[in-house]
Amino acid sequence: MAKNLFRIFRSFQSFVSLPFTKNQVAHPCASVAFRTTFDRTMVQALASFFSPKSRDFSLPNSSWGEEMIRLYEFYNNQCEGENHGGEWRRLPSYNRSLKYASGGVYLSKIIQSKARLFTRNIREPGAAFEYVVFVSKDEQRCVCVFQSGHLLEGPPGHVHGGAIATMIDTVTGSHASILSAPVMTANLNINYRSPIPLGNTVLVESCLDKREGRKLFISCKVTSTDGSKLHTEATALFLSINVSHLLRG
Ligand SMILES: CCCCCCCCCCCCCC(=O)SCCNC(=O)CCNC(=O)[C@H](O)C(C)(C)COP(=O)(O)OP(=O)(O)OC[C@H]1O[C@@H](n2cnc3c(N)ncnc32)[C@H](O)[C@@H]1OP(=O)(O)O
Repeated sequence: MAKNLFRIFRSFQSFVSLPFTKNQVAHPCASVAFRTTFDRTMVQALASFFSPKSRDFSLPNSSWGEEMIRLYEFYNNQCEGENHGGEWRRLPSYNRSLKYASGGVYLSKIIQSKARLFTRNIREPGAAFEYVVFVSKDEQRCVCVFQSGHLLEGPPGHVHGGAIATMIDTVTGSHASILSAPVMTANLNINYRSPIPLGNTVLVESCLDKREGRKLFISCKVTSTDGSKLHTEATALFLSINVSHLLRG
C-alpha cells in the first residue's frame, strides 16, 4: 500500500517538476511542444493519472483581464522553449491530482470521487481563483499571477483574507512540492498590509529561505503587479511527510 502511494506521489512530483515548454497565449489549447523524448515519455506516463479531458486551469481563458494576460505572456515568453532554456517554467494545474490513480481500498480512503482541489472547483471562469504559477529554473523562486473573482469578497469590494491565505498556501505549497513532494503545511504566518481590491490581478511570489532536513522554510509576498504596493507578507513551514501520514486520519 505504502509503495503504491509512494509511486503515485513521486509521479505527481515529476509532474509538478515537468519542464513544460512555452505555450502561446493565442493558442491556449495547443498541446505543449516537447523538448526531449524523456519529456514526451513522462507526459505519456502521466496520462494514466489524468483523463484525456483533464483541463489545465493555468492556461488563459475568456475571463482573464488584460493585466492577467499581459503578465502570463511576460513570464510565458521567458519559459523554456525549443531552442533555448528560459528562466521560468509554467506549472500546469488540474482540479484533481489523484483521481485516476488506482490503488485499491487503501487509496480510496484519500481519493474520494467527488473531491476536487479547493482552488479549482468553481465552474464559472473568473468567478473565484484564476491563477498561473511559474517556477524559476533553479527552483528557488515561484511567481504566481492571480486574478481574484467576485466570489472571493471579504470586506466590501476587497478580497477575503482567507482567500489570500489560500493563494499563499497554494503557491508556497506548490513550491515546496516541487522541492520535496509530498509535503504538508505545518505553519503559515500571515501579515495583511493593505487590502486587495476585488477583481484586481496581483503577484504572489515565493522564495525558498532555508532547508533543514524535512523542513522547508518559504517566504511569500503579495504585491500589486508593478510591485509598488505590498498587500501581504507571509512565512510558511512545510514538512516532507511519509505518504502513510495521510492514512492516519
Ligand atoms: C504532493 C501533493 C502536492 C499537491 C500540490 C498541489 C498544489 C496545491 C498546493 C496546496 C498546498 C496545500 C497544503 C495544505 O494545505 S496541507 C493541509 C494543512 N496542513 C495540515 O493539515 C498539517 C497537519 N499537521 C500535520 O499533519 C503534522 O503536524 C505535520 C505533518 C505538519 C508534522 O508532523 P510530523 O509527525 O511529520 O513531524 P513532527 O511533529 O515530528 O515534527 C517534525 C519537526 O517539525 C517541527 N514542527 C512540526 N510542526 C511545526 C509547526 N507547526 N511549527 C514549527 N515547527 C513544527 C517539529 O518541532 C519538529 O522539529 P525538530 O524537533 O525535528 O527540530
